[in-house]
Amino acid sequence: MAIEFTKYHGLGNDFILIDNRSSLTPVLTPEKAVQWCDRHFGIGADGVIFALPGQNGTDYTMRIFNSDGSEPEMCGNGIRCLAVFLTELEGINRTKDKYSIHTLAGVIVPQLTDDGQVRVDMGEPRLLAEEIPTTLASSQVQVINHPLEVAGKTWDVTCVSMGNPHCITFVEDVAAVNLESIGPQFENHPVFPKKTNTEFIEVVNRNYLKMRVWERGAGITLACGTGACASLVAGVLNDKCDRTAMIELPGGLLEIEWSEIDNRIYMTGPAERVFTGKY
Ligand SMILES: N[C@@H](CCC[C@H](N)C(=O)O)C(=O)O
Repeated sequence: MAIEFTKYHGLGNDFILIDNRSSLTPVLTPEKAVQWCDRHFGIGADGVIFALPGQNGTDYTMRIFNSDGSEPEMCGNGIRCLAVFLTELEGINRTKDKYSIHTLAGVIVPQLTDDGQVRVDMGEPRLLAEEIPTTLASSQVQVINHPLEVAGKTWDVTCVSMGNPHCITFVEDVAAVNLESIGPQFENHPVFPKKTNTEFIEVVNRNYLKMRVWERGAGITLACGTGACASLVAGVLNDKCDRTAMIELPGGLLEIEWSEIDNRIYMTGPAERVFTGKY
């Protein structure tokens, strides 16, 4: 049976979106998602996102499979794409431009803005070692600027969970990082029992960071929304940046704010439809 899909991207982090509003079970298995994401033998994407019915009073549920078939808790660029997808699905009967979305990381709230971007309330960052999770420190302790041996080198890392795990390290020159070789060694390091996403950050100034990412389950991507949020938090915790900053990714710019008022992270960025099809 052919399944309809729409391809979206958020700063080049690209996803296949599926209208799954009639059931809480995704219409694709993780194995099928791997085939669909294959850039040579499939449609090609960093992941597949399902728009499912809401749960516990939310408007919708988001589930996502990474391109390797694993299921992450959250996806920042993906939830912006989902918000635009839902708006297009609801069409002229649309009554909302703000959605409450049930995810494995809790309830996330994206809102379409007047200039065509999406602003997302990403919730509060989680900082305790057991919340990441990592064994780098004892469970109730934060991991800030902590040494970690990877690929024969000691990196100073800060760990932040945005519902999904992130390991952030600050470098002099982000372009010089050999992501392809170092990324998988962070991802699969035994101190991260659920593996990790890894962000390499160059500080340009207190309101502008450059980032490259190796994503758990997807490898090198052009952008990572949760990673940009986690990196801003790591920058604040290490006194390298202010609580609002632009994050430059290979695919473009995200604005991230860590609110002093409610401790929540707000991410603003674009989401673009690329094409629709049946597969
Ligand atoms: N690209 C995403 C993150 C997707 C999930 C990630 N690969 C994981 O396994 O945690 C984003 O924009 O946040």
